[in-house]
Amino acid sequence: MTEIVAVDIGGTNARFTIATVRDNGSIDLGEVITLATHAYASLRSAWAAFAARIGRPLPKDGAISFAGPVDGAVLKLTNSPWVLRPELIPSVLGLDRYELVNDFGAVAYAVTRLGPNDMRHLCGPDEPLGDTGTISIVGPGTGLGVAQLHRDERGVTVITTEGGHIDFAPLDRLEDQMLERMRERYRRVSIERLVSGPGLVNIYEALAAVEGRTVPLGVDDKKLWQLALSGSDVLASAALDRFCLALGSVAGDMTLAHGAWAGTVIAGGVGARIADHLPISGFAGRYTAKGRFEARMTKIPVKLVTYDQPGLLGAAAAFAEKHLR
Ligand SMILES: Nc1ncnc2c1ncn2[C@@H]1O[C@H](COP(=O)(O)OP(=O)(O)OP(=O)(O)O)[C@@H](O)[C@H]1O
Repeated sequence: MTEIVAVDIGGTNARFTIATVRDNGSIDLGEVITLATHAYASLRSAWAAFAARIGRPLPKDGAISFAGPVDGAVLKLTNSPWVLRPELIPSVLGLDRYELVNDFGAVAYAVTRLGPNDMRHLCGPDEPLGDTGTISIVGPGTGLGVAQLHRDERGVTVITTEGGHIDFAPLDRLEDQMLERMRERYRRVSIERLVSGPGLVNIYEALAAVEGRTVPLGVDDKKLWQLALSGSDVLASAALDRFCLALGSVAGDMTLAHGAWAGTVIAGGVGARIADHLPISGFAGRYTAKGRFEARMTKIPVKLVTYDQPGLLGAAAAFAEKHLR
């Protein structure tokens, strides 16, 4: 049995726990303690605050999920003054071994550990994800995360990508019109301009413009999500329907590009929020509408992550994969 300090560092919160990797390889997470990043000067002081809450010496193994690229000498957290220098992590945090992964990469690692109760079936055959081969993970949150998970006899490989920045491809007349409107604001309209938390606002404003309606510009995205999910505003509901269509299209595109015949997984904070809406939306129709590949697309299981701490579980899974295999 190995204990690991696992932390999931986002722009707003850092979530800490002690993860236990059992001898059979399974991972349990302990109590999750959430600290506001802005309340601490650095990861080191948040780490110390977590240690004080735990009340015993922390394990010497660490798994860190970080909301930003993890391939430089100095890592800067978006929307926070925290800076990480991977070289100094062992001495500063008192660790013998550690693993550092990008936050969406952690979600991909988490997929290797999630059971049927941690995911909801969306479309395709109602069977588990393939345990070998390639899986696409697509997660709308503050942006649009895209990762590729590959498993074979050599183990697990996770490739994080910048798939959220590919071009938005309209598929019907209304999307043509939405693209035209969005192009007035953005030189190039990437798929993340629609399929992300803030993307709902862009869709809403574009639909309003198409209908010739005046809506206040720059409406708060969280409020708009509430309106859309409650169904209390016609245009916000229409924007949510369009969001689900665009998510279906891009999830299918990523699956084709990755050759992800073992499955497609929808994750991200927004994914979880639309868990009840996605199955009754046009998502599945758009996911499979890939011309000559339509029949093949219907054979791929598509799931939605409902597990609440994929970042922590995934960080611990990445550590286990690297150090405990
Ligand atoms: N009630 C809500 N609270 C916060 N965000 C919401 C809410 N409803 C919808 N959203 C949308 O979800 C987006 C945040 O997504 P998510 O929860 O995945 O965050 P994230 O990308 O994981 O970032 P972080 O964990 O660093 O906060 C926001 O940009 C917002 O548009």
